[in-house]
Amino acid sequence: MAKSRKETPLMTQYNSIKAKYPDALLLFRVGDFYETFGQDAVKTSQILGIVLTKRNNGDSHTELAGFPHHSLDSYLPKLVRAGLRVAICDQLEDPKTVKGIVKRGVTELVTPGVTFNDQVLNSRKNNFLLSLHQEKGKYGIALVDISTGEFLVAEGNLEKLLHILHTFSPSEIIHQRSVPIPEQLKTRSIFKLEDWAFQYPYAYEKLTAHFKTNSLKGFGIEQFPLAITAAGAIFAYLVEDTHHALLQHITKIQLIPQDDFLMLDGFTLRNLEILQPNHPDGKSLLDIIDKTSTPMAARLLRRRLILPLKSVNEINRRLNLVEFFSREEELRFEISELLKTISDLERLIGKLASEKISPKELGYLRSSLVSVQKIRELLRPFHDIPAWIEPLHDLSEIITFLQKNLQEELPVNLAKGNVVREGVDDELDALRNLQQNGKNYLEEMCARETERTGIASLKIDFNNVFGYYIEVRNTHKDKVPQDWVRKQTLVNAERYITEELKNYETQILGAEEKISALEYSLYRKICAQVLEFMDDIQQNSAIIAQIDVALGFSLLADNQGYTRPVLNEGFAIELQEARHPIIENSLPLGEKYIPNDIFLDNETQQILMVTGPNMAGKSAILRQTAIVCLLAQIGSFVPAKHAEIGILDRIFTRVGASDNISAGESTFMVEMNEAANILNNVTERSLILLDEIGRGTSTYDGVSIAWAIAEFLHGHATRPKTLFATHYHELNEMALTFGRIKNFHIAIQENKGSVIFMRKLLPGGSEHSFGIYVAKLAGMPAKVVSRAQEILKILEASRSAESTDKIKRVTEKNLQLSFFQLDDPVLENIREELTKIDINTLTPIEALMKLNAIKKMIGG
Ligand SMILES: Nc1ncnc2c1ncn2[C@@H]1O[C@H](COP(=O)(O)OP(=O)(O)OP(=O)(O)O)[C@@H](O)[C@H]1O
Repeated sequence: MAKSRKETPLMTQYNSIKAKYPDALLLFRVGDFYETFGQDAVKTSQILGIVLTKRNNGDSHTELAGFPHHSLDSYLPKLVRAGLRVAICDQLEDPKTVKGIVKRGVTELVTPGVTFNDQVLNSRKNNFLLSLHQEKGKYGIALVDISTGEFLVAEGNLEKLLHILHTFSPSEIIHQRSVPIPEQLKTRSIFKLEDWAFQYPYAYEKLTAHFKTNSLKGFGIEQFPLAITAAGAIFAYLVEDTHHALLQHITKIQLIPQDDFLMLDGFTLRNLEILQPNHPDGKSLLDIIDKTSTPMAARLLRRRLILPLKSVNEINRRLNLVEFFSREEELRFEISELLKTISDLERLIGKLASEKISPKELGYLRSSLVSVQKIRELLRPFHDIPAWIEPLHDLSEIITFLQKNLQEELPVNLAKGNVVREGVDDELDALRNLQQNGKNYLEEMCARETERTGIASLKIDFNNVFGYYIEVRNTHKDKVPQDWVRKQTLVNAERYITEELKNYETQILGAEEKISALEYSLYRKICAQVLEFMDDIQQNSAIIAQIDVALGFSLLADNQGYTRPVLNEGFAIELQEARHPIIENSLPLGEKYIPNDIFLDNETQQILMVTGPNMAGKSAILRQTAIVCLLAQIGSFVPAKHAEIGILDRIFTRVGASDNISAGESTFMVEMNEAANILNNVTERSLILLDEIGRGTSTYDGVSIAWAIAEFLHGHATRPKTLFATHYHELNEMALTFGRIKNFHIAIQENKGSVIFMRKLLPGGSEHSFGIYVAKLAGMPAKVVSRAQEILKILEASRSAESTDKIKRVTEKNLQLSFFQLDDPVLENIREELTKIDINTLTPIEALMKLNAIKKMIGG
């Protein structure tokens, strides 16, 4: 048995609290410091770069690392960003009033997905906590951003779950301890909750109690029990585990609709560089199009970008607003100046509700509301606006209230005081008066007493031992009046106190404490009053975000020459002079992006087989087509001279041999997995980009797979629109046989062994890849380049023209490969039977009987 060890009482208290938070790093308040012990101390010192020391603990030692309590704001984010959950343990009593050990307890658990801390949060990004509940292969999902109050739920299969993961990128996931978590989620920050947190009745009760409703019908989620269960676990986690009980800013729970959005999978998001560039110094699509001023709008834009709409009407409502701002330039200028003065209303309300708002922040809320009010006034004369967005609420009442109650300049720290305005509270005014006028009062008293006693050298002063006193030099001792009480005798002087001075002292010394207690309670009252307007402020914040996004889009359109797209319910994509928004912004000075036209539909031109030399711009064409459609469906103008787009419901992109070594899978395997996923999920409104699919294996395998995929997509009942970039010129043969496959190439000009890239997409296939030329451009040794040219010549000569002919023959055969060409004798009989039938005289009954006879022939 281990020898029992002696601990100090402080460490015993520490250990008992730490035992309740084994997964968290415990910041233990001791006096003016937050201390960490043992393994927590080792981690803390490494992450924060602070000194690791040892502390005596009874008959042993433990590691210790600590920092002053006022450094919490700067150190906490570093710990949380390092992926740690941090429990903040505070002193729950005033040490001065307690004998022995102070009572301590955890007052907040900050985790990657649950925080209000501005240093941990990114203002242009939501910070979601995802709760996952699973039953029989179905998932209930709930997401909360506690900093903004957004609360979303969904229910569905694994694909839906993965889509939500890619879309909302939660910082933390909670799930039921006893249920295994899907493989795809394992790399995330995960916290396991006990089974009781994932019970439907508990969840239902918690949610209805929070929203003060009888049922969840009003939120449209009643029929999603798994989602409700997941949402209930969020409450358990927030309230029980992380001590966030003040959640009144979460005012609704919203269903993420199943079918309202264009689906973009994780690969497509990455490949099109929608949120993140593929190179560290590159730009994402979001970087290019984000011209918003407010953090709420930045977050809304991000959300819209990954959840593009499918409703033509909804998209047009958004486009109308963009067009409106492009038309009304003067108004746009005035509003955009005001938007710059609006703070993060959504997060300020979150802080207000959770009682974490500082006076300075409340001041920001006030000035933001003033700007919102001005925008409201500016928009009022425009009668079209209400058809596109909800009108802004009138908040003049709460603005006036805040102006009347709060000082102009406000401190960060409430304890600094001077938060509440004069005239709000009589007692506060009197106390402040006393504090400020104390000096005058003493001077006045001093003058009065001098006159009364005739002691010219009389002075009034203060020390910490005796408080206020009147000092009289010994020479004037005899003039001291009866009512003065002697306090102290010095060598040359005597010190006295009077009734009046004593009263003054009690008042002035208590005033400071009273002022701060009064200000504290008045501040809480002011906050509570603002909270009464929470719904309207939250709604205004959401409307401002929409205005800001639309206004930003109109600025973008004007700066970059974008035009309003035409959306329709058809199946064609017709783009004139379309451009790639990211590439056109990253070209070297003086180089111009060359626009291109694209036409795709389900009837005549379903698959474009795009060939062209390396570096010609094939990928650019593919991606710009998808990006233009995507921008149109989020309600933005687009980089094209004209765009008509039949609504898309999915964009798939796959790039051959994308490097995925870090995931430990064969690159080719990944490529095939992803291609298989496309083939199994296409719809008639899908747009598919296949960029050199098949190149991850040998040429023959690659050509065969690429050919078979193109053939499959062409033959698929949904006829998904596809852009196929390839170096396999053999694929150009397909257009001869498959009517909706069209060949295009990207033009180049050859001039005495060098190549000029024209960047123009033209009809017809191309002959060469110019890979060797590109290798030469890249600085490959001349010897290697010339040898490669020799080998290419030999290979091209030996590549029998027969091979492509063969594919053609097989294809043609496949196409005609019908019932009647099979050699089976039974089928031969059927053929005979069928040819004997005279359709013109056959009655329906006879037809049925014939069919039955034929069925019998094949044993049916
Ligand atoms: N239309 C265009 N106008 C101007 N520059 C362009 C255009 N298209 C592409 N480029 C430039 O050419 C570069 C190469 O384009 P891209 O990657 O699309 O070529 P690719 O044909 O797919 O090449 P590879 O076959 O080697 O993958 C781009 O990074 C861009 O700088």
